[in-house]
Amino acid sequence: MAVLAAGPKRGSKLISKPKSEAHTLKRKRDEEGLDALNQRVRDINVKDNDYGTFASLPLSQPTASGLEASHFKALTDIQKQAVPHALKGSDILGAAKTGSGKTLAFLVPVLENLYRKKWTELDGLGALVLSPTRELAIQIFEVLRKIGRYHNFSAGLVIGGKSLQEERERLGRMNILVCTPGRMLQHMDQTAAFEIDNLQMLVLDEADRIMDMGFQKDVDAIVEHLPRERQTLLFSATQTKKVSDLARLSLRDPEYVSVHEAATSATPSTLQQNYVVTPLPEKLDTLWSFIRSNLKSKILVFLSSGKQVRFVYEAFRHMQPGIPLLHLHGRQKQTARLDITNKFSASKNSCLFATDVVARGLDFPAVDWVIQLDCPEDADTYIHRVGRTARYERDGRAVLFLEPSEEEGMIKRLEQKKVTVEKINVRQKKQQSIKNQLQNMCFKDPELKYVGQKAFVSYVRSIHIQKDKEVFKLNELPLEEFSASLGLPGAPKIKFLKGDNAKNLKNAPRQAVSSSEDEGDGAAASGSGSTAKKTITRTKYDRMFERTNQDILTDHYSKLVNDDQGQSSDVNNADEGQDFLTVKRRLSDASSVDSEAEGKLLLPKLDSRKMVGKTPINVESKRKEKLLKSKKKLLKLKEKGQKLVFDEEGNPHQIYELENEDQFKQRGAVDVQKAKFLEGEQARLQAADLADKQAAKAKRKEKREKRKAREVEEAADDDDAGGRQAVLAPFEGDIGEDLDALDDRDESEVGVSADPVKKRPRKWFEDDSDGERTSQRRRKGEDDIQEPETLEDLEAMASGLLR
Ligand SMILES: Nc1ncnc2c1ncn2[C@@H]1O[C@H](COP(=O)(O)OP(=O)(O)OP(=O)(O)O)[C@@H](O)[C@H]1O
Repeated sequence: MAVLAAGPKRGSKLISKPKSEAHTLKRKRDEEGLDALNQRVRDINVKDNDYGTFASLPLSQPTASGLEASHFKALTDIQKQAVPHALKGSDILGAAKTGSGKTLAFLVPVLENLYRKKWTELDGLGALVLSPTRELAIQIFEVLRKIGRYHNFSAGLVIGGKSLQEERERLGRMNILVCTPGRMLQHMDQTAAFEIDNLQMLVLDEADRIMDMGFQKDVDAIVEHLPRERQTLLFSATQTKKVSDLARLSLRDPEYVSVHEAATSATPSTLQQNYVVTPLPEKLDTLWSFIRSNLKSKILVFLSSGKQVRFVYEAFRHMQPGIPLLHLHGRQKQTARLDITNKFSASKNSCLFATDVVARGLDFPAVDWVIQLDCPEDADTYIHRVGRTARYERDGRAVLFLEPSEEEGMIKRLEQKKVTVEKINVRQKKQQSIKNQLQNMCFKDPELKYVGQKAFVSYVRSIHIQKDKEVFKLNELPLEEFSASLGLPGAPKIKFLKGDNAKNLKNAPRQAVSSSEDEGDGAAASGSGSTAKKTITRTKYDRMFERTNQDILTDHYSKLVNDDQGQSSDVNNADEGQDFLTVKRRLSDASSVDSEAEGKLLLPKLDSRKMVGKTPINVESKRKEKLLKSKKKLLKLKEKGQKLVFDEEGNPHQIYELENEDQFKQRGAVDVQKAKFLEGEQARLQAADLADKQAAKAKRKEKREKRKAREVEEAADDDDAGGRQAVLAPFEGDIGEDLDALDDRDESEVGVSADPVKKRPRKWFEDDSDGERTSQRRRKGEDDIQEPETLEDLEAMASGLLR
C-alpha cells in the first residue's frame, strides 16, 4: 500500500505500457480458460457418470471456490445425477428424498451456465428461481449467496414484505432472482423496467407444490411472460411426471432424474417413523406429556391452521413446560417469521409449533423430533413434514398423531407412497391431563378462550374441507369433548356455509332464532357438526362464563364479526378464508343494515331498537343518530351537483347521454353488443399495452447499448492505463481470493496510485458499508461471509450490488 501512495499518477505512459500488454495477455488467457471449460462441459459423459466430487466436475473457478469455502466436497446422489445433465443445458425433472441436497443440484448449474455465457449486469435477468414460500426463498437465497460469493452476478430476493416501488428500483439490473410466484407476477405486470426477454434458466423448487392449484394461475401467467427458449429445472421430493404440467412449462425432452425409484422407501433411511392413535380430546394431553419428557430436544410440531398454532402456543406458554416455545404461521409479519426461523435454527432445545408454511424445503439444523399433531392432508405433505428432520445423513424421529377414525385411511395412503410407519403406544403412566388447567386458564383469560374458540372452529373447518373423505371423517369426531379438552365451556357453534345447518338456520322460524339469540354469545352453548342438535343443560358454571363474556363483549363480538367478514386471501394459509363461526347476535347487526337502507325511517327504528337492545351495538347507531342531527354533516349526505356539457346552441347535456332504448335494441341483442364492446375495448387495450411495452423496451435497449459501448470504451482506456480487467473472466493465480485483496494486488503491482474516483467492481451482495465490514472481518481474521440477521440485512446485501 505504501507503494501505492507513492506511485506515479494513473495513466502514466511509463508504466502503463507493459501493464497494458500484461492485461491483454491475461484477457487472452481468460478467454482460453473459458473455451477449455466449455470444451470440458461438452465432453461430459452423462451415461458413464463418475463425478463423485465437485472438484472432478468441470466448474468455473469462482463456483469451485465458493463450494470449497462452504465446505461442500462430495456430491450427493441427486447432485451426481442432475448436475452433469444440467451443466450440458438439459431440462431436468428431479426427484429426491427430503434433505438430499436438491438446492445445490440447481444452484450450481445456474451459476455455471450464466458464467459460461459471460453474463454481466447489462444482460439483465438470467435465471429465475421460484419457491412456494418466503422462508424457502430466503433459504435458497442464502445458499446462493454462500456458494456464489466469488462471482460477480447480482442477485435478489423478491418475496414481498417491501413496497413494490422499493423492489422495483432494484429489479431491473438483477441477474438471478429468487422469488415467490405471486410477487414475481406482480412485478412482471407492473414494473416496466423489468426485462425478462433474455432469461436463460427457470427453476421451480418444490415444483409439485408450485404447479398445483393454489399457484396454478400465477405460474401460468409467469411462464407466459418468459422466453420459450430457456432451460427449465424442476425439483421436489414428491415429483410427478404429469404430462400436462410439463406441457404447461414447455419442457423440452426433460431428463427425469430420480433417486427415489431404486429406493424402497420415499423417506430417508435415517428417519425413524412412528404413529400413535390418540382420540381427539386427548391430543393436547399427549402432546404436553411428550414435550415434558423431551425437554432436551429440538421439536417441530405441525398443526393444520394458524389459529391452532396460536392457541397451543399461548396455552402451553402459560403452563411453562420448561423448554423455549416458538410459533410460526403464515399470518405473522415477515420479519417475525424470519426471526423465528432463525431462532429455531440456532437453538439446541426448543419446540416450534407451526403450520405447513415450514413443511417444505426448510433446512433447520439438527431437529430431533417432528410431531404431526394434526393429520397431514395427504402422503406428500407427510413426507415433506417429516423431511424437516433426518436431513443429509443425520438421524431423526417422527411421530404422527392419528385420531382412531383416521388411522386406517391414512396408513393406507402412506403405504401407497412407500412410507412405512410403525405404531407405538402412549405410556399411560406418563400421560398427564391438562384439561383442568386449560379450563382454568380460559376461565380467567377471555382472550385465551377466544383464541381457543377460533382454534376449534378452524380445526373443524380444516377437516371439513379435506378432499380425502376416507381419511377425514368429520361425523365421527367427538367435537364436544374436543372443545372441552381445549378448556372451552362448550363447543362453539359452527355452520358450514353451504351445509345443512346454514339452510336450517335460514329457514327456521324467526321466533326460534331470536329466542336462541338471547342465550349469550355464540360460543357459549350449543353443539357443532354432528353434535349441533344436542340440547345442553346450562349449569351455573356455564352462566358464570357467560357473565365473564359480558365484560369483553364488545371487543369479543367485534373481533368475531370482523374476522368473520374481513378475512384476506393469503395463499399460504389454509385457514384464511371466511370462518363460519356463527354469532347469533349478528342478526341485530343485519337489522342495522336494513335500517340504513330504509333511509329516513332510520331514527324511529333505531329508537325502537334501543328498547330491545341489550347489546352495545347501539353505540354505532347513536353515532349515526348524532350525525343525522347535525345540519353541517347532513350536507355531506345531500346530493351533489351534476356535471353538464353544453352544445353550440347552449343546450345542456349529460356527459354520457343514454341513447334511445329502441335504437339500442335495433343494433342487436344486449349480450352480443356487450361481448362485442368488451372485445373491442380489450383489443384496444392490448394494442396500446403492446405499443407501450415495445416503446419502453426499445428505449431500454438503446440505453443499454449506449452503456455497453461506453463501458467498452472505458475498458479500452483502462487497458491503456493499465487499469483493471473485466470481472467475469476466470482469475488465475490467487483464484478465489477476496476481490478486495485482488484489487490491492493489482494496483500495487501496476504501481497505480489509489484513485478515489476509480470504480471498483463490487462483489456479491455488497452494500455501502461492506468495505468497512470486510476490513473489520479481516481484522478479526474471519473468512466466512457475515450472516444477515434480518430480512433488511439480506435485502440490503442484494441491493447493494446496484451501482
Ligand atoms: N454435497 C453436499 N455435501 C454436504 N452437505 C450437503 C451437500 N448438499 C447438500 N448438503 C446439505 O444437506 C442439507 C439438505 O440440503 P437441501 O436443503 O438442499 O435438501 P433438499 O433435498 O432440498 O430437501 P427438501 O426436499 O426438504 O427441500 C443442507 O443442510 C445442505 O447444506
